Amino acid sequence: MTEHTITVAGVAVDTRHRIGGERVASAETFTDVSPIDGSTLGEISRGTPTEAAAAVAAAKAAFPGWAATPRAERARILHAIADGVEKRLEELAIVETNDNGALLRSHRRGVMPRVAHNFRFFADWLRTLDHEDFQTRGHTNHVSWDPAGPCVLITPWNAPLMLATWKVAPALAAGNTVILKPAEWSPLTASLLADIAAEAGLPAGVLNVVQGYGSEIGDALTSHPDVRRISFTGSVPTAKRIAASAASNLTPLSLELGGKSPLLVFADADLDLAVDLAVEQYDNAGQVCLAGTRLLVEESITEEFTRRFVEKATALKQGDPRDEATDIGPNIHPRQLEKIDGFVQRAIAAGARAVIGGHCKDGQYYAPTLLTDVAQDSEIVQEEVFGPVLTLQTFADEDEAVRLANDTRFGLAATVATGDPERADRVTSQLVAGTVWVNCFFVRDLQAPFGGSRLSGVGREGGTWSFDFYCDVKNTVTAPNGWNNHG
Ligand SMILES: NC(=O)C1=CN([C@@H]2O[C@H](COP(=O)(O)OP(=O)(O)OC[C@H]3O[C@@H](n4cnc5c(N)ncnc54)[C@H](O)[C@@H]3O)[C@@H](O)[C@H]2O)C=CC1
Ligand SMILES: O=C(O)/C=C/C=C(\O)C(=O)O
Repeated sequence: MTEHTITVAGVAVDTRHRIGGERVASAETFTDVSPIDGSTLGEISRGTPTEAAAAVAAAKAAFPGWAATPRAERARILHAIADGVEKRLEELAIVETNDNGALLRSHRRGVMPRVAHNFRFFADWLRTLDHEDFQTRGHTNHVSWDPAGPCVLITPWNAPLMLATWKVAPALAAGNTVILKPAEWSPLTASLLADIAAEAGLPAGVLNVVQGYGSEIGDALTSHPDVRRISFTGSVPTAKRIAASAASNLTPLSLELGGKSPLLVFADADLDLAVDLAVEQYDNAGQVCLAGTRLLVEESITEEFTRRFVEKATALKQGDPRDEATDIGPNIHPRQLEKIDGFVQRAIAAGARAVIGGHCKDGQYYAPTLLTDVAQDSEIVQEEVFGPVLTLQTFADEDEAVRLANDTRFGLAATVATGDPERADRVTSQLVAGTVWVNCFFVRDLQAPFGGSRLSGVGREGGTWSFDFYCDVKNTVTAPNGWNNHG
């Protein structure tokens, strides 16, 4: 324990950056507050461009060694990190819940196991990278996935460790070194991950963690000429700033951004299932990029759908996310809460009706809200709220459903509830979305492409898409008679 260690629910967390294998403190700190009750968790090192440059330098220095490490050894270390995550699963879960307010039961049973899985999956995927060579007029083509170099990974607060590790794991597996910049509202599990990685034998400088405000250290990271890849999950305005900054070196970017996804409920759907799917959109207090926040319901069933939805949604238990019985926890920050309420109050002022919710509860808890009487071109239908706020619109037929579904600037996900497989085919083929679910939601497989169209992002993550992004993919063509082509 040092003066830089805080204790969160009994778990010690180092509040300093991790750069080149060392803990490094900044002169200044920022305060990390728990959304559960507004209590201060600790003072966290507040990075400056100096620490950002040091982290890139450390990643650059460590790159040749890690890139040259045989794949099998890289995979072994990634599995050891997964072992470490599993060993400390309970600690990671409790720290994350205190830091970002998401449900402890979800962290224990779903999220943290997925963190470990992220490392195992990408370690194992390395084995699939070797493709058969192929011939062109007797010449041999050999495709290889060469590591690209230092990667800057900038991550959000809604699923901090989960979203960080599905970038960190493929970047490391591919032989790159990393500078991870966690969100300032939930920085703690990134620090624990740095410890776990070091204990697992990851060499110094391969995974660096720099904390702080994006507005203060972001540019120093994203405009750095030694950075070879930038991967970001977060908001559209920040993505545009990062893209502008990366443009100075044409650094390749992967952007996973917001959404305003539709959930289409046709009259032929299993209504109980459709209602379950709709209520599920309040998960993580609505702070999920994939959430189907626009309920589009066929006119003939709207009344019954709404009745059942209200019955189910009002039975959700909102409260302390550490309580096993809680279904919805707090929103991350007073600023986020203010933003959510601003959207809702402007919608109501413009004529929307709150069927349920429409207000804050105690502290940082926003009541699950359903708004009807909303216009298609209104702010509440077009902009990402990132809180437990759904809108309900009706449609007369399939064409109108598809038109409404596609009529936003986003294209991350869509969910379709229907009992007719042919309708499912027709509708899904017309939807603009990176992921479409039929009669299900949030079924995720790391080998599937994940990302969005339009303003929802650039590129895809997952399986082969992650490796293609984090590697310099190379084709080597060798002449038929090898070295003595002219001989
Ligand atoms: N797609 C998603 O999963 C997420 C979407 N959002 C959306 O963004 C809205 C605002 O949330 P914020 O926390 O402000 O998101 P944000 O996009 O500003 O923050 C995400 C990350 O970007 C970093 N960042 C901020 N400015 C930066 C810069 N100039 N250069 C480099 N990094 C920078 C932050 O420090 C954080 O680590 C939310 O209401 C929601 O609509 C937020 C988080 C996740
Ligand atoms: O858990 C997943 O597979 C995807 C989660 C994505 C988000 O929660 C997000 O980026 O908001």
